[in-house]
Amino acid sequence: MPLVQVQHLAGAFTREQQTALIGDITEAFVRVAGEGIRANVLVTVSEIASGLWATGGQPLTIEEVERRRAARAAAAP
Ligand SMILES: O=C(O)/C=C/C=C(\O)C(=O)O
Repeated sequence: MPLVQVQHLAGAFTREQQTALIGDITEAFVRVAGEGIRANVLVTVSEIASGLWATGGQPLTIEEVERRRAARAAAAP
């Protein structure tokens, strides 16, 4: 059975968005492999505590994610 494990920073996505991701990931498998696979697609969503997600030794916090989102929104045409 296909297993997709999604991990993201706590607070980065709403429950509604998490549910949409689960649905879309499942639909991607159905599109590729057919309807029969639907019941076998396992998707998990896990939240990593703010500050315990790091790249290059630099912790990422939800505040930094929100700052980046605001910067992208401000730069968008
Ligand atoms: O850039 C965003 O909009 C969201 C970023 C989210 C993460 O980096 C995360 O959840 O780890």
